[in-house]
Amino acid sequence: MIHFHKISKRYENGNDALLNISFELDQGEITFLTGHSGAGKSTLLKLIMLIERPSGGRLIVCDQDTAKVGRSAIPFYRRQIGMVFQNHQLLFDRTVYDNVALPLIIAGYRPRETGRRVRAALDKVGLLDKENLSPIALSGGEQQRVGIARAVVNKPRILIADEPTGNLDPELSAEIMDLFDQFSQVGVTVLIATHDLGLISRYDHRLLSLDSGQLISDGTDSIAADPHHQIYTGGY
Ligand SMILES: Nc1ncnc2c1ncn2[C@@H]1O[C@H](COP(=O)(O)OP(=O)(O)OP(=O)(O)O)[C@@H](O)[C@H]1O
Repeated sequence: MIHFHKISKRYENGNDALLNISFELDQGEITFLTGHSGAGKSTLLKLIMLIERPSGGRLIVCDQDTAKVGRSAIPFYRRQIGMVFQNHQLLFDRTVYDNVALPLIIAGYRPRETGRRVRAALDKVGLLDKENLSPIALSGGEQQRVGIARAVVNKPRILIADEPTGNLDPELSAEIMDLFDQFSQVGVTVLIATHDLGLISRYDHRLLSLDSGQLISDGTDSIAADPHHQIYTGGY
């Protein structure tokens, strides 16, 4: 679903943020991404979102060579990816419903289909009864669940979360992780960037660790074991 093949990223000022990174995430896999501040986590997520482009290597997402996704195709490309942020990035002058509906409105869905999908997403995160409230009236954990509903309302194939439990206590973090597990079980590939070693240790998920732009460990050693890797690398 996501294949980094010898990816490097050097910013214009000469900063090497990622160095020769290779790994592959399968459909429905749930993976943590960790590393010190400045290790390259955000850069890696930005490459998947096509907010930044690699300086070298090949990045395949949902069977698409991202180098071939031109600027005008980026909005369509991004519909395959849901994004969850630490600070939720919700609009407090809109209702919960409106916040979750936003990606569908941008994508041009009709009101009836929008309503159906928004309510399905809110039901999934247990917030159907809060649709008319402002997010400001919700707890931190509930706000994060609104953010998750908004991220999945488009039925993305990939869910990327950047410090999704940063402000939450362990109990609420577990609720958020349960939701991610449910999405992975229906085939969504989930990548969670986090500094939270406590969170990582409570789960048995694959762990990618970055250090100064290098991938220093991959919890499953799946790069060597994965037969697809041979197929992809053969042609590059
Ligand atoms: N736009 C940019 N221009 C130049 N250098 C950048 C840019 N963005 C990030 N960097 C540099 O790239 C390296 C990796 O940064 P990145 O933000 O990816 O790390 P991170 O692991 O996400 O850190 P944090 O956990 O603090 O968010 C750092 O040295 C950073 O200073």
